[in-house]
Amino acid sequence: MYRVKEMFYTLQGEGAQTGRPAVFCRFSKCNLWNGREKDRANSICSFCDTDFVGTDGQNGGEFADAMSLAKAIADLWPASGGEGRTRHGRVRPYVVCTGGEPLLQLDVPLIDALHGLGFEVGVETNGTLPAPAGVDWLCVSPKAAAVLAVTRCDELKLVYPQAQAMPERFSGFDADYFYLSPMASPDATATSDPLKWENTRRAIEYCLEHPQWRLTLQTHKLVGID
Ligand SMILES: C[S@@+](CC[C@H](N)C(=O)[O-])C[C@H]1O[C@@H](n2cnc3c(N)ncnc32)[C@H](O)[C@@H]1O
Ligand SMILES: Nc1nc2[nH]cc(C(=O)O)c2c(=O)[nH]1
Ligand code: SF4
Ligand SMILES: [Mg+2]
Repeated sequence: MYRVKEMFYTLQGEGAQTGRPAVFCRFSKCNLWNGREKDRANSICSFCDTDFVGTDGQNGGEFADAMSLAKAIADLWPASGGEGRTRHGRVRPYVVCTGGEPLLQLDVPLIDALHGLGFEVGVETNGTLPAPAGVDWLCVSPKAAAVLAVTRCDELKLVYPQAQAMPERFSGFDADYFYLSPMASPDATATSDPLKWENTRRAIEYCLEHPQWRLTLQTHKLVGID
């Protein structure tokens, strides 16, 4: 049984895949916060901008097995199927498994079912749980002092600044890309978030001084698409 908060088709807003059309599958539950506001301050992760409690969101629900969830995801990909080509070949449909913490639920049967339907599988994780085999794009976003279980990733996307998780701790990690993502206020969706702009200024400064790191912005919030 898989528990999903919501699913929707949008553009990946963050990181190296920014701008890429994708179905987002937001799994319920997280291991670093229970999702209740009263417990936020005392949780390992205290700045989360996402509601991942329950299954009551758009296209959310309980899915009895891997194939029924994979089919529900495929149903959200545009029917035309006109993905086109690049010099690398046919463009494949893309799903981003997020949450909550997707690695509490994502398993090999679901990845296999998604691959069987032609999907490339991306994951957004806090990195504290091992990743199943077969993930095509792994994004790890470390939180506070939480110890990482994942040992390599495609992109390390660090929310900045975090007193207990500054970039120096991760600069030796086995990743292809290193991003700083300015911390936004948990409840802000608009562009007028003073905390975010102050943190953006600081992130820019850090990247300019440490060119291993690149800036990424939550572009879906900037353009208001989800
Ligand atoms: C809601 S999390 C879900 C996936 C996973 N639990 C994780 O933390 O990576 C999705 C992404 O949003 C980022 N995020 C959460 N709250 C944020 C905030 N207030 N400002 C900027 N990014 C945030 C996370 O770091 C992560 O990269
Ligand atoms: N458009 C869009 N891009 C995203 N990239 C990561 C997100 C997430 O919440 O995991 C996210 C999200 O919630 N929306
Ligand atoms: S940002 Fe990720 S790790 Fe932190 S509470 Fe939200 S879902 Fe959990
Ligand atoms: Mg988000």
